[in-house]
Amino acid sequence: YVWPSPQLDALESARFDQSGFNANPMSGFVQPCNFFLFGPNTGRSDAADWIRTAYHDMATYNITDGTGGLDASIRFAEEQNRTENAGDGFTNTMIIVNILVSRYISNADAIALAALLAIENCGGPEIAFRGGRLDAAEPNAPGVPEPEQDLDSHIAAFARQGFTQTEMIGLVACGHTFGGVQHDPFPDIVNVLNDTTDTEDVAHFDSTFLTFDNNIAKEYISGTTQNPLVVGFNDTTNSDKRIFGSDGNTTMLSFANSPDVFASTCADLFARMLDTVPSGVQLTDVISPLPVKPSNIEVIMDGDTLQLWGQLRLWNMTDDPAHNVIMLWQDHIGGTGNATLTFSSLSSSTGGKYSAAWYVWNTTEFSVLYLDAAAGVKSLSFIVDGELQDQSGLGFAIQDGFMFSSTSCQVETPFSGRIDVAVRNGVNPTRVYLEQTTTDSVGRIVVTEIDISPPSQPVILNSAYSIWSINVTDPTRPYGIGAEIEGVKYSSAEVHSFIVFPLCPT
Ligand code: HEM
Repeated sequence: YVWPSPQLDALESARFDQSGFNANPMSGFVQPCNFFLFGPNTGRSDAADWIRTAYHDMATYNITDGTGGLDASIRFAEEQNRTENAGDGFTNTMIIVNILVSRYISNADAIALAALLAIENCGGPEIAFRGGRLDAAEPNAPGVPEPEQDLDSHIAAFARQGFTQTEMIGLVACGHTFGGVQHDPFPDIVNVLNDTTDTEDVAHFDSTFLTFDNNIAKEYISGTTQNPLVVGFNDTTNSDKRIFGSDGNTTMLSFANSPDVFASTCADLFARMLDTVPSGVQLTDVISPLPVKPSNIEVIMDGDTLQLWGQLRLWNMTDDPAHNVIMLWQDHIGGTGNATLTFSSLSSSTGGKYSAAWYVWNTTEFSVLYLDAAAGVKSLSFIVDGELQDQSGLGFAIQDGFMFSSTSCQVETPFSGRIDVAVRNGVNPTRVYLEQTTTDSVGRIVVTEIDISPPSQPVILNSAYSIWSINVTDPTRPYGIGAEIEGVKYSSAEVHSFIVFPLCPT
């Protein structure tokens, strides 16, 4: 895709900046893979919770009428209270995935990303990721398989979800390479274990329950498995035994014989599981990492100076001091400028399979470039080790038609603030507004627009910009800025609450 695209930029970062500089904050909850936010030595892991949550959210899908699927309906108490969703893994997961939810990343995308991060960071294969899932407004019809059901109902349930019998065997084995069954929600399957390293009495599905590998199949085939759904004391709930054996062990044998076959089968099945969404939801293409990506770009007007903040990410590059990275910018009056960028930090992805090098505009801690306000900035391009990177001639467009002005300020009594928006003369927006991101009564993100009236008299800021102002009263609310220019809506990348601004001059 072409940068900038606010939604794809956000999804791409959440999916690929997994560890290190600018990392997705969620990764820290599955690194190391035995991490469990709700206490150590419980036998549990966030990773297992997240993968189970994605499956249970998806498992309501009905391929015939297109209802259900991965739409974050699992966040509703009504779904969590069903016996098919026994256990606290879903509440646990929703508490954490909420960190990722934004106007560009729905709860459902966050659930899918969480499962992907868990799998990729804990030994699993790379998963093709699409974004664009929408959050359900209400619970879906029940439909998650339960261990005491017979094989025919499981085959039927997976068929309803869009998976064949062979794919059912695969998906269950892929999921059950993580975690296990807890005594508390499943006392008829697991007894109290009296193990101080497993205080929630979890009987694990395989000996390497924290990571992805084919031991779930190897131990099953070799007859050494302790899987509580295969060799459990109650044969009625031995659903993995019935499912794994349902094709004469052909599929499980192929998994036991080849870690690669297991990993590639799971990569496909997990991706399909995450992409199972209600009909009408249009997912994006599979998101690939941008080779050269400006990140956290913000423009702020400070008097006569336009501040351009940000960093540059170079994909698949390591910290090699020989790299020569130059940023070029084009202004509105035919001028260009350039700066040599400085290496800052590394990040990595997919369990260390990929790394990225981050560059900053200058050597100071804050990566900011000071530009002439009148000239402004139209677009960026980069020369990396002598090669021009400009998105095939398009450049990396920078929007400097409207932005926060540093004249924005706060008033002590009554506690309130004034947000000043610098609007470039000649841009002539039909509307300029604050954007406020909140949630509706069912937890879906909504963006509210609060129009800023055009000033009755132009308020000159500098030779190229005028100020539009609005008073705001809630200090807890971060606001972004939006503008409609020639029928197209643009949003500022940055959001600010007025408390970051200095006191208004009296
Ligand atoms: C017939 C189908 C399935 C049945 C009957 C089933 C049953 C169960 C049961 C009873 C548990 C224990 C939950 C707990 O104690 O909290 C469990 C855990 C788990 N299941 Fe399944 N499952 C099925 C399919 C799947 C699939 C398709 C996946 C994912 C692809 C999956 C992923 C998981 C994971 C990761 C856990 C571990 C959770 C943890 O340790 O916190 N399951 N499953």
